[in-house]
Amino acid sequence: MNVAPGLFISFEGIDGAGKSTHIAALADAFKAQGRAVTLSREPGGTPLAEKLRTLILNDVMDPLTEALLIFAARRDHLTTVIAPALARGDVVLCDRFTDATFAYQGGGRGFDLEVLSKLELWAQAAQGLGRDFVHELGRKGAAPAIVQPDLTVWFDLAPEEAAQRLAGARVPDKFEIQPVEFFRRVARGYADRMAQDPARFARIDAARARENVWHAVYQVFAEKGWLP
Ligand SMILES: Nc1ncnc2c1ncn2[C@@H]1O[C@H](COP(=O)(O)OP(=O)(O)O)[C@@H](O)[C@H]1O
Ligand SMILES: Cc1cn([C@H]2C[C@H](O)[C@@H](COP(=O)(O)OP(=O)(O)O)O2)c(=O)[nH]c1=O
Repeated sequence: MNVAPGLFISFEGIDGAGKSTHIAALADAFKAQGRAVTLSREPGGTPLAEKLRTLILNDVMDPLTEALLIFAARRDHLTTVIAPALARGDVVLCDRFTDATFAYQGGGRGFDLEVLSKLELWAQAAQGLGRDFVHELGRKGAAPAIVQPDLTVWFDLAPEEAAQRLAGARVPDKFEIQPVEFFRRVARGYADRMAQDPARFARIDAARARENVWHAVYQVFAEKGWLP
């Protein structure tokens, strides 16, 4: 049995909020503590899910098709990467997870939240993820029916500021070309998700200089006793 239980941490926020900047630094901080780290992202994280990512980020499709592909990618990611990593006791740092679906497809696109909740129950069912994994989940308390991150770090930034940061930084995908109003709805989607499960979330004010944001992020992990 592993000494420390696996940790599943997701990072969320509108495009350009500054997530990617801090995920690699957190990985280094955990490795410095002797923890094995699995870095991943959604949509993606497996060969199949990365193929689906290319479709999701580039092809025009109806909202249900988009949601189904996102959850299909998520199930593959969960079964082949996340659950085995957590069963080994790894720290899994994932650039986006299901809150992004509620924020972008639910908030941004206005897709039916009840349908998303049903897909979440199916795609994230702990059943079928293996005995080692269910045992590992059980070490943290009663094993839940569905897999959710232990912590979700939400980088909260005004859409206008995120757009300014992204201007010229990279070639925009299907979501990044959306107008500011879309990202206002995405941000409201994140706020609604946090309101439903506040204990899982840490909201970071991302409108500050990079080193101040890093300090705030690190503080969250230190307060949980996960980093010194
Ligand atoms: N605190 C900050 N202040 C100003 N610019 C930032 C800050 N954090 C990140 N950036 C820059 O903003 C852009 C988007 O950051 P990135 O980490 O890629 O965001 P995300 O992964 O959330 O889309 C990058 O060009 C990055 O260098
Ligand atoms: C995980 C997920 C991402 N997305 C969108 C948000 C982002 O615009 C895009 C890819 O996210 P991301 O990897 O953060 O983009 P980048 O590599 O450009 O930093 O996919 C959804 O719409 N729904 C989802 O469930």
